[in-house]
Amino acid sequence: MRDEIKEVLISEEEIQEKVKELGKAITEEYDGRFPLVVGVLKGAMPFMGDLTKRIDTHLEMDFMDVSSYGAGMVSSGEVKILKDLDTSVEGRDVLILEDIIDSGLTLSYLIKLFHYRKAKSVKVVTLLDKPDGRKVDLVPDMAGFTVPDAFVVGYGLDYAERYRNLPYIGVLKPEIYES
Ligand SMILES: O=P(O)(O)OC[C@H]1O[C@H](OP(=O)(O)OP(=O)(O)O)[C@H](O)[C@@H]1O
Ligand code: HPA
Ligand SMILES: [Mg+2]
Repeated sequence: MRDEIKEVLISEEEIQEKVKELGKAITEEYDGRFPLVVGVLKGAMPFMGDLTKRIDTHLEMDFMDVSSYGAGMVSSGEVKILKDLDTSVEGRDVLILEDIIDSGLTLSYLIKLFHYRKAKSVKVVTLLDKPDGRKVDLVPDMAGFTVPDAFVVGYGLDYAERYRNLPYIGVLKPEIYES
């Protein structure tokens, strides 16, 4: 798999160091509040697994499966709910975990939905922020790294469902998606 990657943008060590920092900041902010931590499937899965182990306060985990990219590299603009939460967000401090914010369409949809469902607060933590991809105004409450306007894979991020299991973030060689 490694020979399909043009460049490693963020190493496994850098990710793990950042995850520790984010976990500490989240612990300070939510200590004693029992937040509902919502992972956005499938991309947020590795980040959520690592990050929640670094949050030292009680929390509840739930998952939402939404998709707007399908097998492609461009957002369709239409966010589809494939699996909804099991938990009610009413009156809860909701903390959404994402692998990446690109166009911002997925998250702006979820934030509106959780406010509509009467969450007490809604905040967003993303591992990667790609501000040059934005189609809607959206600034995460916490972000691990800013990435350039390239299609990135690894640590949850896929191209046509592959590469999610890479432990680092990389850029694919163009021949992989041009073939
Ligand atoms: O800011 P946006 O342009 O909306 O892009 C970000 C979203 O796109 C990806 O999910 P995708 O819809 O590909 O589903 P996946 O997590 O199952 O890969 C990614 O995991 C984010 O959820
Ligand atoms: N890579 C993988 N999935 C994505 C990206 C990306 O750069 N942006 C939005 N979903
Ligand atoms: Mg995807």
